[in-house]
Amino acid sequence: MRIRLEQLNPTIGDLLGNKELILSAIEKAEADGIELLLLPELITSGYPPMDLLEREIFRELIFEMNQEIVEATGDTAVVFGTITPNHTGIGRKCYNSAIVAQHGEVIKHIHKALLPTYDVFDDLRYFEPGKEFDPVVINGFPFGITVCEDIWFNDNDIQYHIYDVNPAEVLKDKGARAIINISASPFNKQKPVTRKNMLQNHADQLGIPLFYVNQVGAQTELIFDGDSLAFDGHGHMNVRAKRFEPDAVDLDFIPEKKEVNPITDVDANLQTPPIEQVIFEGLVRGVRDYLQKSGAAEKVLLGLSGGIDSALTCVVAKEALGADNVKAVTMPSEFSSEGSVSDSEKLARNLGVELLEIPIRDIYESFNSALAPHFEGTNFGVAEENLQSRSRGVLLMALANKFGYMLLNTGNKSEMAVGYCTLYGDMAGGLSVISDVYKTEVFDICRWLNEEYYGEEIIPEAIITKPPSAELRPDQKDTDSLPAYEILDQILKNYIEDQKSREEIIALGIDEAVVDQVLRLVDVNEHKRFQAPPGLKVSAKAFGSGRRWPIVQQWTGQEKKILQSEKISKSGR
Ligand SMILES: Nc1ncnc2c1ncn2[C@@H]1O[C@H](COP(=O)(O)OP(=O)(O)OC[C@H]2O[C@@H]([n+]3cccc(C(=O)O)c3)[C@H](O)[C@@H]2O)[C@@H](O)[C@H]1O
Ligand SMILES: Nc1ncnc2c1ncn2[C@@H]1O[C@H](COP(=O)(O)OP(=O)(O)OP(=O)(O)O)[C@@H](O)[C@H]1O
Ligand SMILES: NC(=O)CC[C@H](N)C(=O)O
Repeated sequence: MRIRLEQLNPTIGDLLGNKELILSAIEKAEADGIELLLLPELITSGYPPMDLLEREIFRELIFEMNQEIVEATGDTAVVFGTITPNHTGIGRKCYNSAIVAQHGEVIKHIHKALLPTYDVFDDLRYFEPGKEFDPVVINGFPFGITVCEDIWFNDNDIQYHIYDVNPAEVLKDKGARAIINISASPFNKQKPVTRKNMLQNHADQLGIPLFYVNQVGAQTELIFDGDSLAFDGHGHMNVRAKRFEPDAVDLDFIPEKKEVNPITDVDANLQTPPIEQVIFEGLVRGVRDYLQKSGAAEKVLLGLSGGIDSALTCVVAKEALGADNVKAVTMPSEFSSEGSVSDSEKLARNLGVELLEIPIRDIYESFNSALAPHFEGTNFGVAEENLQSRSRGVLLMALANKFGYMLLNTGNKSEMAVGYCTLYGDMAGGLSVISDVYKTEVFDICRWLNEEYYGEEIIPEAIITKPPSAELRPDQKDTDSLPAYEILDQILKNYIEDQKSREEIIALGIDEAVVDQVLRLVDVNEHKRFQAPPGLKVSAKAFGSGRRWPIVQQWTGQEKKILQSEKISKSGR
């Protein structure tokens, strides 16, 4: 049986555009003699449609679209993800379904049973869970069809084992001889490996082939990597689509032998590339799709400081949108190093990006003199530091308004975590490009870009080797206020992504006072992140919709220590 896995890049809410994508995929599959075409989860609406699903008209138009898609099918059987109505009158208004159609008729509706509600997912808010697991006969062969989370069952990395049924296993027990999974599974830097391993385990343990198709493209903070896969009945991965690009891969499925043989040349995609590459490619897709799909602007603007964060952001923007669509601005102050301007000039020249120079010395002085009578008798401090950052923010937003650019925010995850950034200053912007990338990863990616991606020094070496500095007061270094980034990032990863307690982090051999300082900074700076632009998610736990932390709260994380010392002092009395 000739099967095509087609990873499409839908836009949430663009029902006409998505329908066009689906209908042309069906037409092409027919023309190419494909017998079974697999399309991703919720491809009609784009995933995740969120509260659009609460609009009756939105649901109704998709139900109509389902009918048009079904009617467009011919000899090629098609499995596509969409919403279908819940007619029972009890529960939520719709299901998250796979429709199987051929010859203009529906063969079956399959409803997603396991509805994730952790991290960024909120399926149970909108969808009624499916409860039936029955194989579907397509072209004479019994397939078990599952929708995304339905298959996320045997993965050791899953934090929440909340389900009591393994749909793929039930389907096999009921006679399915291959499993299909249609997905909208967002990228994180571990996913190309964890997802592949998880699917491989299924194919291996069940002893039947598995076909997996995933959405591609970015939707606000989520980036979908595609990376559609197929495994034979022994768990060997034989087919792998491109990452971060729409792609269609064809395979020959020989049911008697449980064989899955690629027809499309997929060799180049089989290996998982280095983590720096997948993060970089994900960010490029994230920026490109944010601009194209939101219609916010065609061009972007950013402040180039001669530091590494704005350098990486500028490279991502250039690769996403082309040099002509990126404008950089250097805005030296009296505390800026010489390299701040000259390194920015070198980088902009290497990338072919236009660089404007707008010094902020006079603006800063003007603020200072206006405030002087009120600040009299006080020392230079954070207020004066932040004035520089805010002056830059005002200038950047003025340029954005005047010329229709969208400002890119350049803050990294380490700084966002501890609040080392200025409200209404360098926190300005429409999209945070690297807010889920730790500072140590920013360095790794920049080195990888020069060594592997470009094969030459596009990012000036000085930008990579200079000690990080906000340059807001004389001789300032980030390490004056923060631990070294290697230590900081280790603490942050353990705390944020691995959900470790203060005691567990201290047990790793990190100084207790440093751990307490960092955890405290993370917690008290939630108010800043709440006001930050949306950021592209590349880790298993990003700030944003997948991490909900109370802003007004009194938990310090030191309660265990405090309670213990109270117990000791009471027992001593
Ligand atoms: N819970 C809460 N809810 C709402 N607002 C809250 C709040 N807690 C404090 N605030 C407000 O937040 C204000 C403090 O925030 P903010 O004005 O941003 O200033 P702040 O966080 O005090 O200072 C910014 C720090 O970031 C450093 N920085 C700035 C710029 C760039 C970089 C870099 O390297 O990239 C580093 C800078 O050197 C300084 O140490 C307070 O004045 C207070 O009004
Ligand atoms: N002299 C400057 N000219 C232009 N933009 C600046 C300048 N200084 C800071 N910025 C902007 O503010 C952001 C925060 O910069 P800052 O130098 O304070 O710290 P950083 O987080 O280490 O960033 P970077 O590594 O880009 O320097 C920069 O990424 C840049 O966009
Ligand atoms: N759409 C979904 O059900 C996605 C959930 C799934 N665990 C994933 O990360 O891919």
